[in-house]
Amino acid sequence: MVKSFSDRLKCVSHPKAQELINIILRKKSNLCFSADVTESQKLLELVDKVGPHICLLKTHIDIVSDFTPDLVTELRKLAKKYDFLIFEDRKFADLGNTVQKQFSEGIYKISSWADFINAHVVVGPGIITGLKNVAHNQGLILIAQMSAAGNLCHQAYIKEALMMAEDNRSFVCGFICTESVTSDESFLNFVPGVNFSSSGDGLGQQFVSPSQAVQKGADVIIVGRGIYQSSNPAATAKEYKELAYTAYLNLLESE
Ligand SMILES: O=C(O)c1cc(=O)[nH]c(=O)n1[C@@H]1O[C@H](COP(=O)(O)O)[C@@H](O)[C@H]1O
Repeated sequence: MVKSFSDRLKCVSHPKAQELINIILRKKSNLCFSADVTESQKLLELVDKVGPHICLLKTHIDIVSDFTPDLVTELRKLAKKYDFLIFEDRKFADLGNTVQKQFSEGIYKISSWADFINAHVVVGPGIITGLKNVAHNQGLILIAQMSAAGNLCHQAYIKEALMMAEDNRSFVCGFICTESVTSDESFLNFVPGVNFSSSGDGLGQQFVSPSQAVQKGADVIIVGRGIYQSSNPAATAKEYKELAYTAYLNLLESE
C-alpha cells in the first residue's frame, strides 16, 4: 500500500524530511539533481537552470577544483531562490571520532551548510553517534544499497542498516537504495542510478528509468549525468521531474 506524500507527512518525524516532502508537494517534483561537475562557475550555472525543477540538490563538494566558501554561500542563495534543499554526498565511512571532524572541520565545514548527509553503515552505529554529536539539524541518509554492479550490500547488510536507522530515528531520515528496503513509511528512499537514455557507464554504474525507479520504491530519484551532460539541462530536468512525479501519481492511482 503506497502512501501519498501528504500522508507520509503524518508519519515522517524528522524536520528535514518533512521540509523535503513539503517542497516535493509544492513543486510537484521528487527529483534530486546530482551536480557532479568540477568547476564552481559551471556548478552555479547548472543549478541556476535546473533549480526550478528539483526538490533536492546533491553535491560532491570535494570534486570542485576551485572551491572557496563563497561557493556554498551562493548555493544556499540558489536553494532559497528556487526552494530546494542540499544533500552533500560525502559518504562518511569512518570511526565516529573521525567523521565528526570530517563533517564539521576541514575546508568544507559541511555541517554549517548541508541539509542532508549520507553515511555507510559498515562501521557500525558509532558513525551515527559521531555525526549526530556535531550535526546542526541535518538529516542522515544511510546507504543500505548501492547502484554499482558487484556491490557488497547483501541482505544481512541491508537488515543491519535498517536496524541502525530504527535505533536512531531522531537523526536518520531515510536510505540510499535501489528499491524499497522497508515497509516503514517514516523513512524516505533516495534512489540513484537513474537515466532514461543509458543503461550503464562501463564503470559499474547501473541505470534504470525514472518510472522503474519509482515503481521499485523511490521517493526521490537522483539524476546526475542524465541532466548535466544533456545539451539542455533545464528542459531535461523538467522531463525527469515530470516522468518521476507522474510515475508516483500513477502508483497512487493503481492502489
Ligand atoms: O549515494 C549516492 O548518491 C550514490 C549511491 C549509489 O549507490 N550510486 C550512486 O550513483 N550514487 C551517486 O549518485 C550520483 C549518480 O550520478 P549519475 O550516475 O551521473 O546519474 C553520483 O553522484 C553517485 O556518487
